[in-house]
Amino acid sequence: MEQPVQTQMWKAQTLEELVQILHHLFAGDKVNVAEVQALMDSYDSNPLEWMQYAKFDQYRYTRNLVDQGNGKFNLMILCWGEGHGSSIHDHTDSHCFMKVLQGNLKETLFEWPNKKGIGEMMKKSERVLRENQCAYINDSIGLHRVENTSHTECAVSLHLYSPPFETCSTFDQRTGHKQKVRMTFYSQFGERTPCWLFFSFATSQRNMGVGIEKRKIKDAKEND
Ligand SMILES: N[C@@H](CS(=O)O)C(=O)O
Ligand SMILES: [Fe+2]
Repeated sequence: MEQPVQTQMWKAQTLEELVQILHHLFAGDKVNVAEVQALMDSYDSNPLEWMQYAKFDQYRYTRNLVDQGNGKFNLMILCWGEGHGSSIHDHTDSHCFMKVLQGNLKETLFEWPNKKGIGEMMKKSERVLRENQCAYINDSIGLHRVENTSHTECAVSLHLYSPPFETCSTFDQRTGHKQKVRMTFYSQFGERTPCWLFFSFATSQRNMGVGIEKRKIKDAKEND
């Protein structure tokens, strides 16, 4: 008979402690989604602990690697300037936890497009995630787009993906057309990704996080 899943309540006092407990929770083969979400929720954002990773770009949101989780997960800090947003995208069959560290982020959920990928994509719901809130999504829940709709405040979020992935699909809101994109890091462990590596990624394929994909919301609405 299957054992009921034990969910322990953790409290992470610092970002370092959060990383340590995450290593413990991801040591085995199974992921207890509720437990990880509660742990990420429990961390009270302290900018002094994460600002070394928070590197912004003028034009698009950035992805900054914090920890590689022994190959089990990637933990990263995303920096969203005013009006920055992501395209509608999937999460490559991984778990995705997303905690707001600063500011507010609007998350819009979409249905998967129909098989032929034609026609306007169906919006399922939208919500605003506020500081310290932690959300969860995976491909069976649907697709999403994340936006910092503020014109005056930037936003910062902490994302955990398990297993880690390097490519995902983005979707055109108007047609449902799907495109595979590579995801890269603007910085790793607090250091800017070397320019030559960064540009070779950015020019080789369409790119999420440090590339072409991020547009101001105004452009996204016009072009999607
Ligand atoms: N999943 C996106 C960020 S978000 O828009 O959820 C990424 O990893 O770049
Ligand atoms: Fe996402």
